[in-house]
Amino acid sequence: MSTLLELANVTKTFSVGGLFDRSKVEAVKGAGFTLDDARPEIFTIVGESGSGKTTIARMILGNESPTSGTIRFMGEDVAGLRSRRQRLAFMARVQPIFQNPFEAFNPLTTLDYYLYATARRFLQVDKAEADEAMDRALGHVGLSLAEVKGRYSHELSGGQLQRIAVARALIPGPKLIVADEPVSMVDASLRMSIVNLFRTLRDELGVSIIYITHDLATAYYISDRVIIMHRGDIVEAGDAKAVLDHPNHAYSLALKNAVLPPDPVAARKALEMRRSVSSAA
Ligand SMILES: Nc1ncnc2c1ncn2[C@@H]1O[C@H](COP(=O)(O)OP(=O)(O)OP(=O)(O)O)[C@@H](O)[C@H]1O
Repeated sequence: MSTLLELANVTKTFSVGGLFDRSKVEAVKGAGFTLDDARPEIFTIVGESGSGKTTIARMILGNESPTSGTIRFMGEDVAGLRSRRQRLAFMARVQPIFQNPFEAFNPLTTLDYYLYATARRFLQVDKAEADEAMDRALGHVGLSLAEVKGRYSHELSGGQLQRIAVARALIPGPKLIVADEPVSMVDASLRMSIVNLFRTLRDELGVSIIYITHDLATAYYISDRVIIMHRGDIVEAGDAKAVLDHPNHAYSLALKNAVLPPDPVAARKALEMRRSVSSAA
């Protein structure tokens, strides 16, 4: 098996407070998992606020270094990528999608400009080739350059903007997309269409997705594998349906009971039973 991404015993500790009340926050404690290059997948990190999800994402993206342990992308230590050329090559392969598409795009800049800047930065192409790359990337998210050209972020919905953010991420031809809470600012009615896009990217482009969320409903629907984080620890990991259907850890169970919608078949049966009891009374 060739490894796309490997986290080995990764820890991140932050020092917080002032000179006299300094303390340490262990944001991530000994995290480990591997993504296989030959088997693109949607790998989901679930956990409540403060459990360490974003810290893991930032370390995978190379925006934060582990305190200990290593993160390797295609065999290379991410923390060791120093030169501009190495960083650029890595960033082309590992692209982020952020939570808030309204913040990701400056309201005074047209959206196609962002796409163009990304194409120029990573592909070193001329205007015509950049347009082609932009149109192709937009095509993967159900849009076209003609639809997006000259538009500003305030003219579009959160869902449309997040599609454009996905298209922007696709331009350099990534192998991995790290999407940190990508649907939490999107209307509930559009969330599934965004996570469905991830499935298309996995199946049609062979892109792996690290999907970070506290939304168990989309996690259950879309994920191949899942890890559940609690206070910096990975408390559960494995096949998504197996973990989310039959959680072992008390925290995962509490999370599932609190968030997952009830089983509709069981709910209907319970309702019918209640009706038959009250009509018999
Ligand atoms: N730069 C930092 N300095 C100090 N503490 C930090 C820093 N970044 C994160 N933390 C702390 O690390 C812990 C994990 O934070 P993290 O943002 O990774 O959690 P999360 O699961 O992504 O939460 P959320 O869903 O709210 O984004 C929290 O206690 C947080 O306060």
